[in-house]
Amino acid sequence: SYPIDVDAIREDFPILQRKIGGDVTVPGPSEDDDTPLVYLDNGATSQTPDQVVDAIADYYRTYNSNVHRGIHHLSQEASVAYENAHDRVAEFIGANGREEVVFTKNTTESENLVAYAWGLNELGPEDSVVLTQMEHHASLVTWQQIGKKTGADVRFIRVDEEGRLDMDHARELVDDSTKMVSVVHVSNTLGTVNPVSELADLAHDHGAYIFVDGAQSVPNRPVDVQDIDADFFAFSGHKMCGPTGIGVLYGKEEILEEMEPYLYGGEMIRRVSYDDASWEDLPWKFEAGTPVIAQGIALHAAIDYLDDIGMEKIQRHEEQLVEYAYDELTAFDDVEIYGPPGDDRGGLVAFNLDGVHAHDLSSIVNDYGVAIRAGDHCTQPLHDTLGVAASARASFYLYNTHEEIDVLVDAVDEARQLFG
Ligand SMILES: Cc1ncc(COP(=O)(O)O)c(CN[C@@H](CS)C(=O)O)c1O
Repeated sequence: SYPIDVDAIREDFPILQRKIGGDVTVPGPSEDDDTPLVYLDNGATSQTPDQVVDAIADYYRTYNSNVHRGIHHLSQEASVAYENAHDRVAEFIGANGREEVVFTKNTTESENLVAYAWGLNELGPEDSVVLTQMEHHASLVTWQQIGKKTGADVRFIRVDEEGRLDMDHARELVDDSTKMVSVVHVSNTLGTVNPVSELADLAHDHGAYIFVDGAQSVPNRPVDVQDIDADFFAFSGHKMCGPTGIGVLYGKEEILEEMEPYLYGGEMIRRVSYDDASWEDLPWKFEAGTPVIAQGIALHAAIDYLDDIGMEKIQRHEEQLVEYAYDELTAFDDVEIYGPPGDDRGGLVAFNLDGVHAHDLSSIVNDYGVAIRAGDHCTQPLHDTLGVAASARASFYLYNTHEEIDVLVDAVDEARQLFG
């Protein structure tokens, strides 16, 4: 039995009733779709419940307006809703308030905002930035390129054979030259849940900031940024039942206060002359131009939806599924799963089937209606470290079931027979 009512939840996601297999050049259901969809690619993006779709439609239908500019009625309604969305996000992640919550386009932009608005101004050749070998390109490439521009040394904490961080190596790499530690909370490839509080303490012991990439944690488990003591924390709305086009950068108020803006323009200014300009209060200083209004309102609805079910229960549900998937897939000795054991990881498994390239495997399971990801999952250096060109990945969420994992396992077996 599940800790959540999966059947009732699935009713909120009409897309989960879809059949696939027809003409992909025509979006949406077509009469020659004949295979029930099994959606197991939630690490890439989650599906969107009616409650969130309705919130977007309601906004555009009844109070669409630009924010913080007009004083007319609609603009005030939209502005209040947009500002309340910041308050709701702050409450959800344990931030002090809207001043610590910047809306961006996605996790990637949140990483770039800090790398450019802080990193470019504060880092130099005598400094270091410490990442991990399992970082997503959103942080890895960003800090790598900032290192090239500033001369800062970019270091990578080793991953051990079980896909866990080598904390002895972390303590070796983080030293008094370190100004930033940037670490993924839950790896989108290994499923490893990193000891981010311990890494925050290590960073702070050396006077460094810590940036936690929460793209695969905030959607799937309770997160409290003050418990972690993160200086920066980022995640995306589209992985947590929200729309694409919105990400969140959490930052401690005193740090954001000191930081220069990243993008200039309207909204983010207080006073402009031909010679200079002054900036708006937080978080608006970092939200230049017309912001992600509909997306912010929809993210508010997504958080209400998830909170109503309960993040602890969602985490427990995913833990049940991932342990089952791990056990069922590794029942065969020709399947290798990367990362820690099934009872100690986030809700995803990246794996390979001997003799079958991940792309071929994902294509075959797709014939059975199963949507999984294949490739490097934006962690190419990690795949190089693992010694594999690519992997297949199944990632679970609150609406998935054991029966769907059985369809995946059977489809993998079809591939085994085909290529065996
Ligand atoms: C750990 C981690 N960090 C950052 C990102 C980037 O999120 P964006 O919303 O695309 O900016 C992602 C998104 N990972 C997707 C797309 S590569 C996956 O299939 O795993 C992530 O998993």
